[in-house]
Amino acid sequence: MEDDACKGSGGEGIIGTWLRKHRLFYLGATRHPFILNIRDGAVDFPSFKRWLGQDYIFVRAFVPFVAALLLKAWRDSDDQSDIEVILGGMAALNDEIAWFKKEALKWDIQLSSIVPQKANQDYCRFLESLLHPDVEYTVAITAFWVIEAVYQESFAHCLEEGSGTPPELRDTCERWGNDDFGKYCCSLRKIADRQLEKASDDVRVKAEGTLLYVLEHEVAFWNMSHGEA
Ligand SMILES: Cc1ncc(CN)c(N)n1
Repeated sequence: MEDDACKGSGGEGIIGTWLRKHRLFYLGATRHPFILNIRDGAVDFPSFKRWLGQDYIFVRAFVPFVAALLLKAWRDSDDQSDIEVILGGMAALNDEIAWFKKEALKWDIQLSSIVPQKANQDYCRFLESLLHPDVEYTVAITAFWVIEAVYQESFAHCLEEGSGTPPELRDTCERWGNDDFGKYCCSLRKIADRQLEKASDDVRVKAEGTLLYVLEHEVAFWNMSHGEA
């Protein structure tokens, strides 16, 4: 991509090639109307609250995925530092859960009464399918990177100069759009690229397919905000 945030952290890599090849899909997830509306100050607050409640459920389901990824890294990675990067991601999820609880109070949302919508259930089921020990570390780390990167790129867009993000939503945008989260996403991408370089063609094809599935699920997830389940 022209404005590749991870440039300088080592070549275009396989992921860079895929991002160019699937640019429109990637933009569909990172420049979704929900995000553009936040950035333009045009978001309606019921949509935002719908997204917030559904994302809390998603993040809870994301924890076992990351736990399984840790096991895969421990089993299959030849670089010990992968574990530390993924553990950092787990710690960020712990903070995220606490943050959702705080935000729910602020927006008067009863988290215990949120019913997961179909797109959320489908996405969580997809995550669950990646827990299986037969799913390769390379495929799972590629999924992890893109799941995190979509939020990072989306919310960072709402913080760029000239954006009209409402002050009440800046905290949300900063949660995922901040520079440290950006650096963490670049570390994940580097790991995924390293794994992909040495993977068989078969595993690479699976990882590319997984990346596209994640993008589809992310778009469906944003769509829930305007009531399309
Ligand atoms: C749907 C979704 N995708 C990604 C993230 C970032 N952890 C999230 N909270 N929710």
